Amino acid sequence: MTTLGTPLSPSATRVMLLGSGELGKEVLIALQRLGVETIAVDRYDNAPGQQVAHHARTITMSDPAQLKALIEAERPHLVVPEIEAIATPMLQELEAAGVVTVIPTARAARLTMDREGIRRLAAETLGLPTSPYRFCDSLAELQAAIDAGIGYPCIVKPVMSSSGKGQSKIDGPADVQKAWDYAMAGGRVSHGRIIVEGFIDFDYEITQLTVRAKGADGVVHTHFCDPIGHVQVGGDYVESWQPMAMSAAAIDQSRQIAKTVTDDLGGLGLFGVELFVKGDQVWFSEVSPRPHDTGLVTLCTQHQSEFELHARAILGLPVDTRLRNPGASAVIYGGVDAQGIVFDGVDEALAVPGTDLRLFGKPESFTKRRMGVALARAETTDAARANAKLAASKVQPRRG
Ligand SMILES: Nc1ncnc2c1ncn2[C@@H]1O[C@H](COP(=O)(O)OP(=O)(O)OP(=O)(O)O)[C@@H](O)[C@H]1O
Ligand SMILES: NCC(=O)N[C@@H]1O[C@H](COP(=O)([O-])[O-])[C@@H](O)[C@H]1O
Ligand SMILES: [Mg+2]
Repeated sequence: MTTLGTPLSPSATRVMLLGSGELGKEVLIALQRLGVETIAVDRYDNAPGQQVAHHARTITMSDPAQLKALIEAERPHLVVPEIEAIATPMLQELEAAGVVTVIPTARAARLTMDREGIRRLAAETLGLPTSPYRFCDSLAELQAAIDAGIGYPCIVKPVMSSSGKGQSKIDGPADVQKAWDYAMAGGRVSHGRIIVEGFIDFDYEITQLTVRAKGADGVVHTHFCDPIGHVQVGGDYVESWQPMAMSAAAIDQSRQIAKTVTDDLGGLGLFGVELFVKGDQVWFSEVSPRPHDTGLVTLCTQHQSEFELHARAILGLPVDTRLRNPGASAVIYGGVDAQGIVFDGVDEALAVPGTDLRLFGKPESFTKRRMGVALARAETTDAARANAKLAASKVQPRRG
């Protein structure tokens, strides 16, 4: 039986989010609705989730000493990683010492913190189909890996990065140096290691949201959401829709891969399993042991969004992953480098039928920083995609 307390009282159920961006903000709202006491942690003040949580803390989450001190001071019941760049070995230590429960597990947070842990687990231990890959620590190693079989075209990514930061495609020998330099500049934590992957010429790519949640029987069951199709530009998602039309064989294969990897990672919560599809063939790309950016679309398509599903699952509550209606999301970038920006055209955006908006409230805008998202529900995903893009285009960020 799950018992929830009263926030800001000795009975409170206390949950700490490590990372409080746009995804964490929605998880925090879902937790608040269940009367959970929330602590939002990020690397800078006034992060989106810090604006809705009971408590806000700003630390360097990749610093083990700072992380340990904060967790020991706050003593949350659950610690919920929301980004990759966290001192996860410290989370493992604290979990092993019985100080906290990490969602889904400290091991899962550590394995998915960098591309090497999760790729080696998926491809080498679990035998899942992936792109060919090599890890390299220098430009010379990168060139050697390409020459020894990865070939052209290929993709280079820092082992520690997300949302496409530091990622680029190499089409021929002339691009190798540029890709190496770009990766060195783009990693989240300074680190000289990269992965080079053979380019998969997929028909489309999906996110298979997968939830590990307790049923009424107290046993953990795996639930699947309808597949989410998406478009990425420069390794960052710009558009997503649900459901993605797929062959029965491709759906089956996707769910088998998702089940295999999430069974191994274990724990409770929602996972975003990223897959490439060509015909009936499916490749595993990576997995987030937490809500996924492309899953923002579920705010307008499912009875319970991916954020509500995560909140429920981690608290040991039952979930319902059913789709309610087709829908789409389209990203709104900052377009300018400035603090305290304003958004024109919100009224025009919301006049597009069936639309909704999330403006994340990030205190500082960068040209390519995701500042908001437009959501649209419609009869078909094609109609929803058109309306989401239209609504997003009406929102015009500018200097305040
Ligand atoms: N081997 C590959 N072949 C073809 N396309 C690829 C390959 N690897 C990555 N991509 C493209 O780049 C996108 C981003 O890659 P990936 O998910 O590894 O980066 P990321 O920085 O972890 O992104 P995020 O944090 O947003 O999930 C993929 O969704 C896909 O569109
Ligand atoms: N693909 C991962 C992803 O979308 N993560 C989301 O972006 C935030 C960081 O945004 P920022 O870089 O603008 O601070 C993270 O906190 C998370 O919500
Ligand atoms: Mg990805």
